[in-house]
Amino acid sequence: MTAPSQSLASMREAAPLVQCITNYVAMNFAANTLLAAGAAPAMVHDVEEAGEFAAIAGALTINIGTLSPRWVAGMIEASSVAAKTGKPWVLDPVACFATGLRREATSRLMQKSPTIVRGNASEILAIGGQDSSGKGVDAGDSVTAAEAAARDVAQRAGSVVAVTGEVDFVTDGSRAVRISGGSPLMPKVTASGCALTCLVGAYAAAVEDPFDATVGALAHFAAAGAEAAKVAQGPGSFLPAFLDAVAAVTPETIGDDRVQAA
Ligand SMILES: Nc1ncnc2c1ncn2[C@@H]1O[C@H](COP(=O)(O)OP(=O)(O)O)[C@@H](O)[C@H]1O
Ligand SMILES: Cc1ncsc1CCOP(=O)(O)O
Ligand SMILES: [Mg+2]
Repeated sequence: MTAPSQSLASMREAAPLVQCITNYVAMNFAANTLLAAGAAPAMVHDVEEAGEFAAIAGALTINIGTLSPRWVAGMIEASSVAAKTGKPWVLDPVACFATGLRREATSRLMQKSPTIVRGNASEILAIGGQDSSGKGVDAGDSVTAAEAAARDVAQRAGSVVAVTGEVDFVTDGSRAVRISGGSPLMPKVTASGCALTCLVGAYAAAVEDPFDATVGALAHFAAAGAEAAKVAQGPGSFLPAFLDAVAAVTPETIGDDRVQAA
């Protein structure tokens, strides 16, 4: 497998353009995260232009956090173009179990064969058809409880599936790893998962194997979160420290050994 250190070097070298269809809460933080990491974000979601833009972006990310029917149309258009043109695309199924609109959008988007699905444990359990204890956008289940669902979704959809939490889990249905690091302050800052999904897009644009790309992005977040926690006093000071740390991570400090076979 390509080590995170090598994937980080490839991502920085490519400085990929990433089309992010993300939510109102996440837009600013996610764009700043990509800039800090060395990628080029563009938040382009409307149905009138989302498909056209997908044809020029290096990768596409779709997040259903603040949904409306018009946004869903943009998501379907963009993911169709990505699938047709062979561009990697990443789905973040925020609170996909919570309402009919979210369940329907997630089911339609899963039919467009996302290259990668990145969610918290409750979201991945729900996509796997199991009961989950999610509290809106926040996970109520452990990563361990969602590992079997992740393997099942990966096999059925042909996607790489990443379940994040205290220790992350990534599988493509045959390979699987766990990634440690980060900080308990990360879920206390809104949209850290959404920003991570956009970073997964940046790695997927630059690293050929989507499994390795996903592991690289998660290791980058784990390294940055651990560094930021050393200087943060709480969620408020964690946020700017985290952005600085995302920029400061290098192939030497990303920590290839935080990735362990599962
Ligand atoms: N308790 C924790 N300890 C360390 N890192 C965490 C913890 N909870 C979440 N993270 C990290 O925060 C980031 C966002 O993950 P998560 O909170 O699961 O997503 P979401 O915001 O979509 O619910 C990931 O990089 C994950 O590894
Ligand atoms: C609070 C909130 N409400 C709708 S989307 C959103 C952000 C969710 O961010 P994350 O999934 O990274 O916790
Ligand atoms: Mg989320």
